[in-house]
Amino acid sequence: MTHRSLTFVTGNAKKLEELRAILGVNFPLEIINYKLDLPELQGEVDEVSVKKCQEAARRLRKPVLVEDTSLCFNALKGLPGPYIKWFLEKLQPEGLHRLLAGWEDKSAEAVCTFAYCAGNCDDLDVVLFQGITKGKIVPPRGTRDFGWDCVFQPDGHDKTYAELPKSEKNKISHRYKALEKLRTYFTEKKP
Ligand SMILES: O=c1nc[nH]c2c1ncn2[C@H]1C[C@H](O)[C@@H](COP(=O)(O)OP(=O)(O)OP(=O)(O)O)O1
Ligand SMILES: [Mg+2]
Repeated sequence: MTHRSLTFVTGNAKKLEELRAILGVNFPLEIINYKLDLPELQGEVDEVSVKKCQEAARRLRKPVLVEDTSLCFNALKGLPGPYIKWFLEKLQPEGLHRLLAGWEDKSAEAVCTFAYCAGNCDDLDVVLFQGITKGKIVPPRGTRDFGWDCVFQPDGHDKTYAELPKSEKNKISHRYKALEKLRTYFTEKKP
């Protein structure tokens, strides 16, 4: 039996940790990590993911998986969206909450988009798997070990992602929802 593998290209160790925890041991493909912070072109969420994936496939020339995470503020018509990394770096979590000071609407969507490319020669077709978790932006609470987790409070919970145990976040998160779609695709797909 051949064991197919899939290379997850990301510069973010926390994403890899969650992917491994969520997919668990029963996922049919072996996940290999390739640590690389790929360039990200501007555009809408899907576009950013597709281009990031094609760039990974061009560089590695084998089946690749990438992931792009957006945090979309409804009051700001979806911004910062795919640019959240730069907003977070400059403003810190406190500043993300302060961005919404002028708006009553604090609602937001965490969007995770996995992009897969089989990486065969010139065929750079990309398949997307997206998961969305709705919530609101609150003043920071909880651990600071992963991005904007401390300012995102998912709907139906009184804790931020950062206050929830990892195992709880991984049952409701944007990343979990996207990975369930990915799991279905690779589990049902014919060899
Ligand atoms: O579940 C999450 N909870 C909190 N923060 C998160 C989460 N997932 C991504 N993040 C942060 C990382 C980065 O500041 C931005 C997304 O940017 P994004 O380009 O997708 O991530 P990245 O550059 O760190 O890794 P990669 O090499 O896969 O592009 O949001
Ligand atoms: Mg990135």
